[in-house]
Amino acid sequence: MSDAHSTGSSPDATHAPYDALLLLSFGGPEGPDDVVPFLENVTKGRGIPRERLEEVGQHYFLFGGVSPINAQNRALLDALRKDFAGHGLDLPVYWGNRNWAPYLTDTLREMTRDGCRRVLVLATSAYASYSGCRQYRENLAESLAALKAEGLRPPRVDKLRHYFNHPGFVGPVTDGVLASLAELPDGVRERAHLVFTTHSIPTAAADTSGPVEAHGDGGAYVAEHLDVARVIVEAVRERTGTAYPWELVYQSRSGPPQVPWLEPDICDHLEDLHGQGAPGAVMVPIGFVSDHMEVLYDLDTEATAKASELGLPVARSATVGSDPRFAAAVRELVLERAATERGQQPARCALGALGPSHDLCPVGCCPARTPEPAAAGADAPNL
Ligand SMILES: CC1=C(CCC(=O)O)c2cc3nc(cc4[nH]c(cc5[nH]c(cc1n2)c(C)c5CCC(=O)O)c(CCC(=O)O)c4C)C(CCC(=O)O)=C3C
Ligand SMILES: [Fe+2]
Repeated sequence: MSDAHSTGSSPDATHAPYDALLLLSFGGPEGPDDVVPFLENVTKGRGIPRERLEEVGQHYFLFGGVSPINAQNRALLDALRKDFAGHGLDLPVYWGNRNWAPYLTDTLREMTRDGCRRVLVLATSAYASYSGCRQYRENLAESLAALKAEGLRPPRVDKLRHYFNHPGFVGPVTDGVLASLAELPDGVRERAHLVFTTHSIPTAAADTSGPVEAHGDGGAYVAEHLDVARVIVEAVRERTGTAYPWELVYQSRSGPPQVPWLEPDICDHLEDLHGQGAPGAVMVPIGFVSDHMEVLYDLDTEATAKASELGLPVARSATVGSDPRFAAAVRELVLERAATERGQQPARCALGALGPSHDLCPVGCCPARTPEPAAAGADAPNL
């Protein structure tokens, strides 16, 4: 499948009309002095209680003030460049973040100066939702506006479709689950639960995620996570012969307690599993592309401590990170979108029941509490 697109036309033609790929991520602090300014960037105007910020700051200080997310993105950049070069795809890859250097506006300025006119964006979030999709589109719109105010003519930006159900995302996660099952002791493994986990978001944000008419309660955000969890459970069953019991749970809740967020929380869920007599669990962080603070602290530190207090054996499975299969998936998604923009109808690879997600978020998709301009959607000003 991975070579299906690269035969025929010359590499230059295959990525037209795009002249660059932009890896767009969250960003994270790289030392103790970065932590407070980073958290100020993240929470600007978002109404997160002071105590929650102090608590989250402590998570970073526990790891020397360094989030692993930037190193993970550097490794992903390397993997993408290696994969592109190995397949004759001559497309430069840039990197910019929402909340820390290299900042998105600076990267887009550099891209403008390098002559980029049409850019495809890979966000390090695989699902629909305000936080995982539209907020990145708002960041793009804001940066493009800032560059225009500087008198520059920035490129047009498009965003790759949600890739949670692409085989290049699902494959590495499935292998991670198999490796974690192997780590559990004999006698535990056979009846362990697969606990899929993702970032909790306000239920109001979940319910309005994606095209609203297409999904019920929980919106596209919950539907997409459930769909990919089913695909992974089935792939694990094919490989092990066991249909493991599984659940989708949530982590890393913030915001004021009176606002409802998606539940159950993973720590409460581990307690319930233990109460029901489950012998152990694999925590599968399907909501995250790489190991960052939500994985290192909320799962590997907090939830793992909770499990050991309960005497419940747990293992945490790997995120996709810079797996070469994910890099190959990004190449396929780039070629697919480029072909679509050239008016062709390329194959759109996806597993599960939902099928490939939309290329363009429809008007009103994943609305914000206060509407802001967003690039790269059907309502984008540059279309
Ligand atoms: C859906 C989702 C993803 C997954 C999609 C994606 O990856 O984009 C994600 C990723 C991340 N979230 C991250 C960090 C933080 N998120 C916060 C706050 C929030 N996240 C939210 C949602 C999500 N977040 C929400 C609804 C809030 C409430 C405030 C608001 O509506 O904005 C806060 C403030 C403190 C707190 O409240 O916890 C921090 C510090 C980091 C970096 C980690 C590192 O440094 O290694 C990453 C990758
Ligand atoms: Fe969206």
